[in-house]
Amino acid sequence: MADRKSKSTGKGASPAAPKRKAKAAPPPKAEASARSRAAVARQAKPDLAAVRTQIDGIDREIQALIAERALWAHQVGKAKGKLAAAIDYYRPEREAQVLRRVVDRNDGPLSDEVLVRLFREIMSACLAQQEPLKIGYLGPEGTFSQQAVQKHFGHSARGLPLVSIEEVFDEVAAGNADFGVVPVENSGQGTIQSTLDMFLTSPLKICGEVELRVHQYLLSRTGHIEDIERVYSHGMSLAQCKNWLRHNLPGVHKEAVSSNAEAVRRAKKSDDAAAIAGENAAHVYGMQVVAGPIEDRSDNTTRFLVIGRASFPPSGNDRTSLMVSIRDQPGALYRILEPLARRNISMNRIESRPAHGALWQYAFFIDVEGHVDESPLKDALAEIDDFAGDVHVLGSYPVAVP
Ligand SMILES: O=C(O)C(=O)C[C@]1(C(=O)O)C=C[C@@H](O)C=C1
Repeated sequence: MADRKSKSTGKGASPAAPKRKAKAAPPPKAEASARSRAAVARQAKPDLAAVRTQIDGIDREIQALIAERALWAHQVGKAKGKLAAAIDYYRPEREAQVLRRVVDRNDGPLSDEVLVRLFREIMSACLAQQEPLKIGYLGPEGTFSQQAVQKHFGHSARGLPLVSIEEVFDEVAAGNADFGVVPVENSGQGTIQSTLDMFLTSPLKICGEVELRVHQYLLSRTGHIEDIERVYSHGMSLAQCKNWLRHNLPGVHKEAVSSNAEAVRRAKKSDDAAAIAGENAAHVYGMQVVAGPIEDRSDNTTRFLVIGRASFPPSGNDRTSLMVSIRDQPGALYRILEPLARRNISMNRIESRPAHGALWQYAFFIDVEGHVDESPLKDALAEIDDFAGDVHVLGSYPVAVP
């Protein structure tokens, strides 16, 4: 395996290119790659030292390419002109496109999810060359919200743990955080009403969504299930593990607290208490895993929204969240939905919440496919606007990549 450093010729790069100039690598030939994979698979008992030499060579190439990519990403920064801060360089639509291509190219053996995670980390590190993004989330450390931040923005972003969903909105609106990540719904438990209600008055935009597979673990100081007399967790997590708790800890006292991390903090104080939280919290707080995963549904997933102060262009596969307040007249909701249906625009979700300041009036939260700057959604919205009341676009954003 050749060392890429010796391959870099510097020819053909623009004057503004990085010092160690990149020669565009030829796209890997699918056939050759399939042949070499087959050759690897045929080796019944490969020689360990020889295999490690192969891996060392590949690592050298990967490292050189990552460094080269980082230099080019820095060039992108310069191409965008002199900007004030990291947030000005962040491009969620471009990141989504890069990740979708990673998924399209993937033919194993690693899963899409694993490859996307690796590429997100690379982009996160590339962006942090300017300055790390600061992301507010519902803390403390060790919550699923923190995991959602890391999944979406990578580990080079700086997490800012905050005490409530309201505070996440406030800190982003005040400019103390670049973006915020807030939970909005769980596959089994439904909507997190407090998040939706914030949009009734907040000027912030939805800039992205994150889907996080949520695995719950029972954690305690001793690690022995027979010691447990009390279980703490966030109400949502207790609900997600209801059947497991009924079968495995019947008669044990369950108590809902403000977050899973708070539950772990309490459980850490005595041997007869336990907490339900993510496995990550066991490492953060030095607890033993008693059992897990213990969620009742194996597809237990929480969807988070990324909130920010700006809107971004289309990525090619986008979703738009709308907040609509209808006039009090017959068929008003139908007249909002009809222009969407007529244009074959899929509606992913509709939810009503009591509107602020008006008794028995409701705001409808509607998620549809498409971006507000593109037809057919743009045309449908123009038509709805004409008669239905207030249509407020909460944001158009890339559909979550796994
Ligand atoms: O393409 C860009 O606009 C970049 O800034 C580069 C890059 C990347 O590493 O690919 C980095 C950060 C942006 O959020 C999007 C992509």
